[in-house]
Amino acid sequence: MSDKVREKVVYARYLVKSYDGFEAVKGVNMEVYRGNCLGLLGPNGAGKTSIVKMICGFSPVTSGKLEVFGENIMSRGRSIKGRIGVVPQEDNLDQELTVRQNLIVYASYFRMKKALALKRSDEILEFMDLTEKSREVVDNLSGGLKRRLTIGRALINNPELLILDEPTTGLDPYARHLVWQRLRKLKEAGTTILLTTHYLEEAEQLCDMLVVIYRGKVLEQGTPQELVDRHVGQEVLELGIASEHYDSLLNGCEEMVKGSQTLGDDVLLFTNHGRELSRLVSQKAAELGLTINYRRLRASNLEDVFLKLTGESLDEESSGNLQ
Ligand SMILES: Nc1ncnc2c1ncn2[C@@H]1O[C@H](COP(=O)(O)OP(=O)(O)OP(=O)(O)O)[C@@H](O)[C@H]1O
Repeated sequence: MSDKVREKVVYARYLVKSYDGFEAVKGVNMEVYRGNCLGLLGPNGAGKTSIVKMICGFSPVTSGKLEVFGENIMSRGRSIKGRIGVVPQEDNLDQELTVRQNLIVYASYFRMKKALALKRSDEILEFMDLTEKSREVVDNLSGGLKRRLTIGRALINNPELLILDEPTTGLDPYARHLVWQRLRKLKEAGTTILLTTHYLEEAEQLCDMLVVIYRGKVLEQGTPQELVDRHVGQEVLELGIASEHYDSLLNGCEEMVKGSQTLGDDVLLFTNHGRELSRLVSQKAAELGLTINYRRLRASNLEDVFLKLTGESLDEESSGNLQ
C-alpha cells in the first residue's frame, strides 16, 4: 500500500483522560488512516465521547500523545479545527433560525466570504436532500431532518476528517439509512470518517476498521471481518439446554468450538463447522438421553464478538452481565 493511503490522520498513543481523578480513557492506542472510516464501538460510558472530544480539541488531553494531521492537537488545535467537521452527540442547531440560516451562520465561524458561504450552503442542502426544507425553521423539523442538517453543517468547511459522535442514535430505521447513504458517499469522495457507535449494524455497514472500547480501554481492533474470524468464526449454534449438560454434550467436539457464551437459558457455540457440530450435538444428545429445547444455526456477527469479549451485550435494552 502506498504511503498516501496509509497516512495517519489521527494517531493516539497511551491516551488518557481523567475527570477529577476518574480515568475515563485509560491509555488508548489507535490510528485513523486517510480515506478510511473508523468506528469506535462500545457501550454507553465506555469512553468513546471522551476520546472524540480530545481529538476535536474540545477537551484537553490528560496524558499521552495525540496527533491529528501529524500535529499535536494541544499546541496546534486552531489550524487543525479548520480541517475537521464535527457532529456532536446532541444536536446543537439554532432552533429559531431556518435550515439555510444555520448553515450560513456556521460558515461565518470559518470566516468564509458571503458568496462562498451561500454556494456551500446550497451544495450541502442538495447533498443532504434538504433543499425543500431550506426555509423551514429548525424547531419544526423531525429528529431525522435535524440530524441531516447537523451533519450538513459539519461539512461547510469541506473537512478532510469528519467526526461523528453517535450519528444515528434515536433515529428511526429510515432516517438512519439515509444518514448511512450520505456518509458512504462522503467516504467515496475521499473524506476520512471517525464515528462512535453502539449500533453493530452501523459498524458493519460503514466502518473499514473498528476499535472496540470497553471501560476506557481498547479491547480489540481490526476490520469487522477480522474481528469475527479471530473471535467467533463464521457461525453460531444456539442451543437451549441445561448448563450442567454442556460438558457431556460437547465432549469430543471441542476442536470445532472456537468459544462459547451463555445467554439466558441458551448457550452460544462459536464455530466454523456449524452443520457438522449441530449433527454431532444431536447425536450426542440422543445417546445421552438429553433434551435440546431450542436450536438455531446462524451466521455470526459483531454482537457475538462483543459478547465473547466482554460477556455483555451492546444492545442497550439487554445490556448488563449475561453470565
Ligand atoms: N465531564 C465529565 N466529568 C466527569 N465524568 C465524566 C465526564 N464526561 C464523561 N464522564 C464519565 O466518563 C466515562 C466515559 O464517558 P463517555 O461519555 O466518554 O463514554 P461514551 O462511551 O461516549 O458513552 P455515551 O455513549 O454514553 O456518551 C463515563 O463513566 C462518564 O460518566
